[in-house]
Amino acid sequence: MGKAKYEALFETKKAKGRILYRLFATSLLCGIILIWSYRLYNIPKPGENGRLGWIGMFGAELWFGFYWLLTQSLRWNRTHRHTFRDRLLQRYENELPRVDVFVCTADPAIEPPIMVINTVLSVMSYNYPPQKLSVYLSDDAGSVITFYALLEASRFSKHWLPYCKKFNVEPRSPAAYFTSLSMSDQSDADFSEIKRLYDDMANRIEGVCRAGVIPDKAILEHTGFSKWDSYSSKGNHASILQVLSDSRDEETKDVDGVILPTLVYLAREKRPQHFHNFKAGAMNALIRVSSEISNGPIILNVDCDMYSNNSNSIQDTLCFFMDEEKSHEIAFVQFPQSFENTTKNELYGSLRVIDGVEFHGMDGNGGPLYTGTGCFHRRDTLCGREFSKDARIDLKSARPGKMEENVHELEERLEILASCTYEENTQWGNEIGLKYGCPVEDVLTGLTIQCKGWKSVYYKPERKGFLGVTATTLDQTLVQHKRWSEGDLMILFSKYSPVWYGLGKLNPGLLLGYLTYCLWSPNCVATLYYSIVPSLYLLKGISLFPQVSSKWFLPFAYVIIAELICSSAEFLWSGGTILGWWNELRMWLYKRTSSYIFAFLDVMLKLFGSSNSTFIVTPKVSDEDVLLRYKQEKMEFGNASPMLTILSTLAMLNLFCLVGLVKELIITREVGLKYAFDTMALQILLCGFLVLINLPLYNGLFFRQDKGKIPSSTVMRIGSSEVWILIALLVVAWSSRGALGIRFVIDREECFSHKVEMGETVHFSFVVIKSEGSWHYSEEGVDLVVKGPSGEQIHDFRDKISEKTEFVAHHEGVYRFCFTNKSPYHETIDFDLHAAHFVYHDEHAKDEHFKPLFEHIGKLEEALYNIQFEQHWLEAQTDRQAIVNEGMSKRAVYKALFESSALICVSILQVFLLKHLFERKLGQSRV
Ligand SMILES: O=c1ccn([C@@H]2O[C@H](COP(=O)(O)OP(=O)(O)O[C@H]3O[C@H](CO)[C@@H](O)[C@H](O)[C@H]3O)[C@@H](O)[C@H]2O)c(=O)[nH]1
Ligand SMILES: [Mn+2]
Repeated sequence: MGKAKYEALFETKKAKGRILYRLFATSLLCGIILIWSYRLYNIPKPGENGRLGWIGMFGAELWFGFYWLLTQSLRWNRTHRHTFRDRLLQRYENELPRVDVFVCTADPAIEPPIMVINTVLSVMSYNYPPQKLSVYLSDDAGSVITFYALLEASRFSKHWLPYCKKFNVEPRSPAAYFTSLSMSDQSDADFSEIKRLYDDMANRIEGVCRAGVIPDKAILEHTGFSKWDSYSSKGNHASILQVLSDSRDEETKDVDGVILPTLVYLAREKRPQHFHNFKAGAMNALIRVSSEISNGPIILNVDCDMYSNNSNSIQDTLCFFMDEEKSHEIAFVQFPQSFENTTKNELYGSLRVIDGVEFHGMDGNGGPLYTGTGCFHRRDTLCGREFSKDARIDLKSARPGKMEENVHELEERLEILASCTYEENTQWGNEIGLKYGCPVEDVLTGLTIQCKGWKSVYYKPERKGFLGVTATTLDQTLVQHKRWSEGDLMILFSKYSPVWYGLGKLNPGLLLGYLTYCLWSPNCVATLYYSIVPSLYLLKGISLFPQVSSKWFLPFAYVIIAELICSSAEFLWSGGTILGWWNELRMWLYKRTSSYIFAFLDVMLKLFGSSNSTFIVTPKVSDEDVLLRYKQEKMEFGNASPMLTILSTLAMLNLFCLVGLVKELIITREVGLKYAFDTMALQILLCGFLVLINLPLYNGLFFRQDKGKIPSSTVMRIGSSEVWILIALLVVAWSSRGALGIRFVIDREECFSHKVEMGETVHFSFVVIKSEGSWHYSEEGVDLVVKGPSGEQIHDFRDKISEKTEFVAHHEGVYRFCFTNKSPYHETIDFDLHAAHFVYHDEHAKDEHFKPLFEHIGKLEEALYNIQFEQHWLEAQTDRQAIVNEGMSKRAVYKALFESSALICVSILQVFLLKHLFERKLGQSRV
């Protein structure tokens, strides 16, 4: 064998179509550069409309372009791996290394023990010599019920493992196996027997979970339960170590007389005064304890919900670790994170593109991240070993021999390794083991391993290696992504930042790849900007994109269409559906405008020394009705949360803007339809896209009645106070184009007509801004006569420089406003008129609860219009003052300034008063 032609244990192939992709990416880059140039060369001059907005757009597009460039590092160099198991077995069948499997669990309430032991059983039954396999369960809750379940599992394994071997079962998680079968598969006697054993066990475990106590009979059968005598709570208990079966023992055999793998339960010590470092702390305790029991040179780490779906994964992995020529540089082999409970169109997004595209790209540059589960490590590299050319894996590392001590003595001795104080004054969590201080301990640990010169491997076999449980509500997904994006950004600012620590140590492409993930959360700024500002400018009628007829339109159109096609192709290519891609887009937006904002802010706060990150464990169970809605792909908004408030507010803002635009286009016909599309097509599309993608959210806000809708407290929060005032104020203030009033020059006489409905309140005002020839200044005013539809006189003002008043129209019809100028000069007059009757119809809301809300919003809108009217009048006055004061004393200028600030104060005060008024009223009307 040795002298014969060397046959590699694995091969690495470059992905197909790379040249084509690179050409495409280059063309996209040209488009992006053109967009940047367009922005740069067309910045509005100071004083021109939309200058600030434009500069912001430029900033956002610079960011998006830069970020897009980073993501190219994940696509440029994709590779795929393939293993040759038969060669491995041929050469090494009798020299296979020991493998230790670490399973982590943290909370029996949201990670049910029955799920945990299914994972444990699946990894115990790998297609691998059992005397070389050890399984360790770390229980961060120290739950006696989880221990009980594990005990049951160790008994069941005596039947399950031979059954798996005999029938070559796949997958080897019993629960998953049973549900994967159809009725016709379930006939033979062996099957009925194993199924009965499993069901009995499951019933016992579920019974104990429900009751919350262990039956006396079980306690009598196993001395291990006595270790819970001193247990006081999840966060306060001594180390509990139990070796349930030890493959060194001749007695631990299955029903066919074959040795069973080693099975160990560990609950490390927890004390309130000692920080436990979440999963990283648990893993490090396992590394130490296992080193004294089995000391396998290979460690597989899985989360408790990730069962093994492929019994050959260990053999596959060993192909990477045992190849004679290429293995010496490989530190870990990462499998993709796939999920068992996904629905067809993945409402809450997926890791599809990361798994199907990006990690292959990382692999081409030196290897993927360590993502915490489904990952095989070399024990020595996980413990901090530096890279050296001859660092081949030591397959013959000695297994700690069976000492003279009995199992109780062994447990007692090793429990010290899992105590709170063991790590004090050591390099654990720093130079040794998984790194502490980061919510994504996995990514950080993988990064530092790669910085030491090691490579990693991404292996995505045909049959998935592991299947886990993904979040089933919007809230859970957002919380999880907050943790991930926060952790990734923390890495960027940490001592181990890919930028300053990784520079020179990592392959540049890999460094950029890490940056892509580290910079997830800062994306929130540009995305927020893009989902607010263009919509607001749309209402204001200011275009922020090139006209359709302009040549600059082309790069925009190209980049948008090409990106959409590319992202959908990648998604479909990775096995998704078109609707799934649309859902992914929505989640892309939601993550960036909620999880990432909070993550970003938290990291910023942390940089300045406050705030602490926690690890919120993702629940793996849900109520029946939640599960049903999940399967129907109905968005589950769940509990009220600040993230949900932000998402709803943004959705409402865009709806407001779109409705405002439609109103203007169709009802008031102020701007022509064609003109609007010519000048603002992209802005309209963007706003329309945002509304379209938010449809499930509007549905949850207004129409849905089930428990998964947006909770009424969030609706109220959005409806009642700050947020609405903010939206309304923004929208009204923005949509005003100062065009409410008219400025005209009057020679002798000038009349205006306005059609008014009965009962409407007509506000009007005028200011004589200036007389012809600025050197001339007269105190002479103008006359204004207001007449009703039948000629009756309503107001008669004589010699006024300015006036502001209102009346209620008692008749429907045309009202006339006639100005007369008696002075010999032309005068410029600012005239403002505004008639309104605010009624809020039921059509706005089907729900009775919303009626009062909309009435208040109506009143608020009216009030805001009045403020605006007032503002206009004051502005006109200020203009007049400014002109009057030209060349006169500066005092008057100050007065104008003073007036302006007074105006602002008055506006704020009004808003404040209104808000309080409504809050009280809403308080009364709330049901
Ligand atoms: O104090 C803790 C907290 C969590 N866990 C375990 O860590 C795993 C991951 O927790 P989960 O809530 O499922 O987080 P996910 O976001 O799904 O996990 C991904 O992201 C984590 C980092 O944020 C990694 O640790 C995980 O391995 C990776 O699968 C679970 O098995 C938990 O039981 C502990 O053991 N102790
Ligand atoms: Mn998980």
